[in-house]
Amino acid sequence: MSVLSRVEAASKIMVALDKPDAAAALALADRLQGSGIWVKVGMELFFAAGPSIVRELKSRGFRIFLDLKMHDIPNTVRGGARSITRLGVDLFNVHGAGGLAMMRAAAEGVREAVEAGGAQQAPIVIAVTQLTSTSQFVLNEQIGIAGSIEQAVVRYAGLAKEAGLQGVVASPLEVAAIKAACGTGFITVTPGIRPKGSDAGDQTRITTPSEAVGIGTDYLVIGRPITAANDPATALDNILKEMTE
Ligand SMILES: O=C(O)c1cc(=O)[nH]c(=O)n1[C@@H]1O[C@H](COP(=O)(O)O)[C@@H](O)[C@H]1O
Repeated sequence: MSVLSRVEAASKIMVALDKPDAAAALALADRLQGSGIWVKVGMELFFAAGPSIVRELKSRGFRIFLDLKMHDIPNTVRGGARSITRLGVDLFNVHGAGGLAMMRAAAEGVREAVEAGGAQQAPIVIAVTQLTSTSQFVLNEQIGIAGSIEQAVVRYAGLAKEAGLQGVVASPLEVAAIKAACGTGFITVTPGIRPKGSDAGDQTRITTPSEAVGIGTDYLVIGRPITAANDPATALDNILKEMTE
């Protein structure tokens, strides 16, 4: 495997701006600006700051993953996808657990918004498989799905592909199986990234940044190891160094 350049490594990182308001998120983003990373806007920030946070981050040059994990009946998700597409994000997710019709509706919503002329670009749409906080025990004994985590993830990935979505969210530990089942071009976006020595917190299926790169994931979603650090820019820098070694 060829060694990544710093620019290539940065373009694979999506920093989760899990902050309570726009001011806190923008202060953090400003410390990371110019590095070439993506940012992820999730529920905490979007529910507090609303669509304007997307425009603020876009105007600062960031590519944006809007993580609202839509999971509803197909008609509702189609409408949600239309609205998200008009916001101008680069990538968003829906929940794979909504099934084939729901995921197809998300893809249709994107097409409808683009065809109606209300959007500059079609965002990439991906499906959440099994959350990276979910363990084998939780899958089998609480949720009640039999089989391995990997089997459950690959099943969602296959459905997402069939629905016309471009990729999935999963842990780096399942990337090889996803690529084997859905092709190398099928995008893997992987949270559950923990540099050596950092706290796993609520994540159960984790790897280090360099392990994730070695496995061949496309994007590394990283929150607290950067955002909760005393110096987020240095924390990002250390991760980039690890990824390019
Ligand atoms: O869709 C996601 O982004 C997501 C899916 C998943 O399975 N696990 C997961 O952690 N995430 C998100 O990825 C980020 C991980 O953050 P940290 O655990 O702080 O690195 C959070 O914003 C989560 O909402």
